[in-house]
Amino acid sequence: MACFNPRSDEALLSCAQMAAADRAAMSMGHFGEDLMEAAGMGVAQLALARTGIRRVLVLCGPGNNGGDGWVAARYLREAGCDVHVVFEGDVSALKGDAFTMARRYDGMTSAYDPSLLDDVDLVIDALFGAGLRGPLRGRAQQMVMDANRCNAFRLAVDVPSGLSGDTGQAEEAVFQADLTVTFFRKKPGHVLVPGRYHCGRVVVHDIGIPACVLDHIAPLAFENSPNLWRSHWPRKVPSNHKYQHGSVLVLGGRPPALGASRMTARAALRMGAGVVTLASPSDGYAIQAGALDEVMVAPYDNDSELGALMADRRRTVLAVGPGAGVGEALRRQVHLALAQKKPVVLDADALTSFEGQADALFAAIQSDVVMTPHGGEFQRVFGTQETAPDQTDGKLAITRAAAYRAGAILVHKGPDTVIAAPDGCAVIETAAPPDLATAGSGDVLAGCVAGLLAQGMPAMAAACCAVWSHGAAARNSGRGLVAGDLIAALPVISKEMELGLKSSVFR
Ligand SMILES: NC(=O)C1=CN([C@@H]2O[C@H](COP(=O)(O)OP(=O)(O)OC[C@H]3O[C@@H](n4cnc5c(N)ncnc54)[C@H](O)[C@@H]3O)[C@@H](O)[C@H]2O)[C@@H](O)CC1
Ligand SMILES: [K+]
Repeated sequence: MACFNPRSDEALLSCAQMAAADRAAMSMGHFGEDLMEAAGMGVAQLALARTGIRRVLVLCGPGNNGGDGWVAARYLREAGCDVHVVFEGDVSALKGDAFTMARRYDGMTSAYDPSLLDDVDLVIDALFGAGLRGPLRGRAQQMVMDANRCNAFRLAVDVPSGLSGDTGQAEEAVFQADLTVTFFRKKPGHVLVPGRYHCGRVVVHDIGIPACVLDHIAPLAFENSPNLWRSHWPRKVPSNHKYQHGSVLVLGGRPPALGASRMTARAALRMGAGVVTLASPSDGYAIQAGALDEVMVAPYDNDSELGALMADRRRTVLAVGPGAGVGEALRRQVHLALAQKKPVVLDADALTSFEGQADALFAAIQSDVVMTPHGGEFQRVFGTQETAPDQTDGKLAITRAAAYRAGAILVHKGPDTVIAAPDGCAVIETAAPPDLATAGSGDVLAGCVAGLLAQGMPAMAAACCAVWSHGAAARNSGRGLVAGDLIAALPVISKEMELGLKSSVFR
């Protein structure tokens, strides 16, 4: 599947891509000065949308981020605010549009003094944005740390100073924004952790760059939303029989984790698969069969019998890992599953079992495979090799590198789940609540992916849809949520999404 629509609102642009969008807009006749004017005006408008903003301190840096700050300062002053700009250095040394904008501002300006923060209602951070390299030092660091301690509302222009727009990684001192106003499209740093926690609310302000510039930039990162994969949502044809709605085989777990595979199986059914079978070792059959109604349970005694269950042509998707027990036996069973050349979901123990021997796993992949590791499992599979991705590149880059290396879709779970395909296409989930960090939650997610694959959804779309549905199911509940609640909520989420698709709620 090609990556998602480059023009979509959900596209995330790296700092370099944003600069390319800027250049492309200028080559189409837009003036850089106009873009900066629109950016600074947007910042001022969003600041003025708050009540009680009278005294404003604008911290301006040496580049174009500072340029936006000078524009915002001018508009806020014109709107009647008491504005003071802090600028370290000589204004005449500024370059290009930032110089022009600084000249157009004729209010109070001075170097930094901590007393300037006394009694201000709003602090605007226009120190550094997309052009930041490395940590804040000296005065900039002091300003940010002092601003973080004051009681004023904190607004960051484009990216909070101290934060990488590309990776979401924070330096020691980072402006702690209540509101971040960015332009045209968000950046990965706004949605990845910890960046997201420093941005407060993020508003994307339109500064007049036409969306068509994205056709050439071809963004490969997106914020998860039904808008991305709605066209792949499986429709149920009234005349279909249950096998045409997809059939999943889940490898049954072993004591003491029998329940994990049951949850995977039930989630696959609740996500819409027509038939789900749990392949259970014979010694656990009675327990599994007694605990499941709609899921069929098929016993097996050895790999050959399990292989026959997996090979059954009616079963189109295999899910392996939850509660399955780390070790050589599971490694064999994973190879058995991959040899079927059917779509396979690998989770939990199926991944951990390949710690230190991941290349053997990757070499066996011949079909669509979706791996769903949490951070620890990811580290075990991808972090112990010489080719381990560099953690300082951030979660987006390391997950992409892992997907490329594995030749599989990677669902790297966490508060900022990153879903990446081998071709570099990546999606970041931003709306999953912390209540999802509960026992069995991952088993449910694996089942959701399998259920959607079984209904014919392309693997990347299925992974994104599963992650979104899983998060939406959790948002229906709250503290005390247990994994079974997620399973129960899935049909309602699907219904709401179908209604949303019809009424274009998600457009
Ligand atoms: N489409 C665009 O690209 C637009 C960009 N705009 C603004 O332009 C910004 C990007 O401007 P720039 O590329 O000039 O970058 P910045 O203004 O973010 O920073 C660049 C300046 O900071 C210095 N610097 C970088 N890291 C430093 C550090 N750790 N310590 C001290 N100094 C450091 C650099 O030497 C350079 O002088 C965006 O964040 C946005 O606010 C807007 O004007 C609207 C349009
Ligand atoms: K900033």
